[in-house]
Amino acid sequence: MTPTTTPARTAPAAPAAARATTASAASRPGAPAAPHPQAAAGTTPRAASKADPRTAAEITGARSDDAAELIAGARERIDALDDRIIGLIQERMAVSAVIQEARIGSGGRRVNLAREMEILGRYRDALGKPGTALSMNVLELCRGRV
Ligand SMILES: O=C(O)C(=O)C[C@]1(C(=O)O)C=C[C@@H](O)C=C1
Repeated sequence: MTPTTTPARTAPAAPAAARATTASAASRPGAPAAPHPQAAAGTTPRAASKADPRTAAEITGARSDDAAELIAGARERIDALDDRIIGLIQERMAVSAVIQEARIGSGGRRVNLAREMEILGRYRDALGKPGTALSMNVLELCRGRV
């Protein structure tokens, strides 16, 4: 770990906003899943839409229309969840930048290892070993590489 006096990072422009295609009712938390329009194409064997010529089976890897429909709906929910996760990480980056700027502005260091150990422990307790790796990536996003 190398202490540095470089300014705290600021959050980049929101990439999640760039793919804000999930404003449908089905993307709201708790809303029923809407099947992907192509994956839910019933018995149509090919070219479910002009935009994407793949069949529902090709899109989802399913071998039945029922499975394709379920997978398509679940994927919509996952996309909505990922959008929220990305948004929360960006929010966290902005809050972290405020902390780091205050500390650096007061003459302190960008990094606070004791606090990082607390955070690693929280993620590890909640998610196990992969949680530790996740927390390290989150921290790198928030304070840069040390
Ligand atoms: O809590 C702090 O003191 C912060 O600076 C925030 C934060 C974080 O993103 O959680 C970032 C850098 C520090 O090394 C520790 C934690």
